[in-house]
Amino acid sequence: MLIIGIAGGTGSGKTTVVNQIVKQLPTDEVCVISQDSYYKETHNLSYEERTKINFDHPRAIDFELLIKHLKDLKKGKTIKQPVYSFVTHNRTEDFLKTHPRKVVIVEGILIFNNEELRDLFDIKIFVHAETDERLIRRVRRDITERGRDIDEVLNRYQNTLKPMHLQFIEPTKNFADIIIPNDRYNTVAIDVVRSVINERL
Ligand SMILES: Nc1ncnc2c1ncn2[C@@H]1O[C@H](COP(=O)(O)OP(=O)(O)O)[C@@H](O)[C@H]1O
Ligand SMILES: Nc1ccn([C@@H]2O[C@H](COP(=O)(O)O)[C@@H](O)[C@H]2O)c(=O)n1
Repeated sequence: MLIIGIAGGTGSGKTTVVNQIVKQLPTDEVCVISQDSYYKETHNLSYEERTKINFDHPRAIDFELLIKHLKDLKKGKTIKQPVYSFVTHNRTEDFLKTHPRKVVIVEGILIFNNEELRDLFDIKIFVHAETDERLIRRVRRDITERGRDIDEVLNRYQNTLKPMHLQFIEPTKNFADIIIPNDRYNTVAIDVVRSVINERL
């Protein structure tokens, strides 16, 4: 099994890069785990309280469960990946049955921040896009796909996203084996990653 970690700031294009890599592999050879699925369960909080959570701080993530699931996949076990809702800011009751595959891709903003998780990756990729580009993409995406309005996105950006990015995400670029510049669609980088995967398999 080859475990690939794909990190990078919000809006850098991690999901897009993952989809491009997945597209080039047979469906029964790859599975994807998203760090977003592992936001801590907060059923004890009201919706109002949940909107105030700092989702860009490592303590918001249930790394324990994420690491356990990755180790289970390594042992050949199928896992029940939680399904998260960006609308309710909470895990749903649903699960996504995720089977062990030859290639396991884990993507998320903070996945290189946790040492135990980081050590499980065979290949570490960091997707980079300029700050303004990421903010523009985030505004567009959160309004169209995540039920937010412009004030919510910009307030969150100023209050938590930007400082957390500088403190916990950008420094983890140093752990990367490959950095993908993604201000534009970078097909050459995807080809390089595909060759590395084929070589390592
Ligand atoms: N290279 C790119 N050029 C323009 N838009 C992009 C590019 N990569 C991603 N996007 C768009 O930016 C938004 C955020 O991308 P996404 O892959 O969801 O980022 P992340 O998973 O890192 O938050 C999406 O709407 C996506 O279509
Ligand atoms: N309820 C939530 C949970 C997380 N976020 C934001 O999602 C970002 C991480 O996801 P990407 O797909 O963009 O990598 C992170 O920056 C959180 O602020 C949210 O808005 N609401």
